[in-house]
Amino acid sequence: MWRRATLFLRVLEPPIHINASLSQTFTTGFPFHFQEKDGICPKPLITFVLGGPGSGKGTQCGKIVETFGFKHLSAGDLLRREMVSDSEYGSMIMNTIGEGRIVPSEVTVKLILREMESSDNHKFLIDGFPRSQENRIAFEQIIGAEPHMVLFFDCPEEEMVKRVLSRNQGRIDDNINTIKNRLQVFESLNLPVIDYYAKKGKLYRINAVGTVDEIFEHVRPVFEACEF
Ligand SMILES: Nc1ncnc2c1ncn2[C@@H]1O[C@H](COP(=O)(O)OP(=O)(O)OP(=O)(O)O)[C@@H](O)[C@H]1O
Ligand SMILES: Nc1ccn([C@@H]2O[C@H](COP(=O)(O)O)[C@@H](O)[C@H]2O)c(=O)n1
Ligand SMILES: [Mg+2]
Repeated sequence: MWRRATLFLRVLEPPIHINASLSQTFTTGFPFHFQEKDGICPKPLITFVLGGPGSGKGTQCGKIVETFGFKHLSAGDLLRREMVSDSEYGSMIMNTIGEGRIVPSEVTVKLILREMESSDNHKFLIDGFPRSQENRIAFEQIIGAEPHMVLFFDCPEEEMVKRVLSRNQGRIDDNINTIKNRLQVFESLNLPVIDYYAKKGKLYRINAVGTVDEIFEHVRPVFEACEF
């Protein structure tokens, strides 16, 4: 099934054949340099994964990676990694995450770009991004691409709070005060992005209540039906 879908994309969007000796400098038409495989430089296939804090984005991304072979990029994980590195942005990121606010888009998009450029996979699941219209516009401007589809894990607040408070991964933002801010930020900044993609016909709303496996059974057909 997956192979057939891949072939179909090639008909719609022919891959770009490149000369191996040009591989270091050739760009795909996107502003970033993309790794080629077997002399073929496929266009990136981007799925954004959205949902409130604790809605299960990361958990479901793990299952999508296992089943459909995507590269998972969690914006939150990239920011946390940058935070504990020697980065000039480290303390700014820590304060922003600690307060449940959104890190300036340029920083987050550059971290995503770095991962995309160094990946030999062209299918990306970008989790927890875009969190705001500013994030979305920065991605379009810096990376020059749009998502093929957007998943939205729709989960009631009480369930999200319960999941976050029992996560136990030592995250500085998994406490009741920060969760309140994150929920507010989700409603005021992220819902408009979800609405934007719904109007573009790219949004797949997934009921995020149930067991992990039950939810994945709602996710699976979305990817199986995709023409890539
Ligand atoms: N369907 C589910 N039922 C119960 N617990 C779940 C379910 N899915 C995920 N969890 C648990 O809930 C917690 C939050 O899940 P996860 O980290 O995947 O959410 P997230 O949307 O990525 O959250 P965040 O935005 O805070 O990163 C984790 O401890 C995870 O194991
Ligand atoms: N696009 C983003 C994504 C995340 N952040 C910050 O990281 C925090 C944790 O994100 P998770 O996806 O792991 O929940 C989030 O609350 C923000 O502070 C961001 O700024 N921009
Ligand atoms: Mg997560």
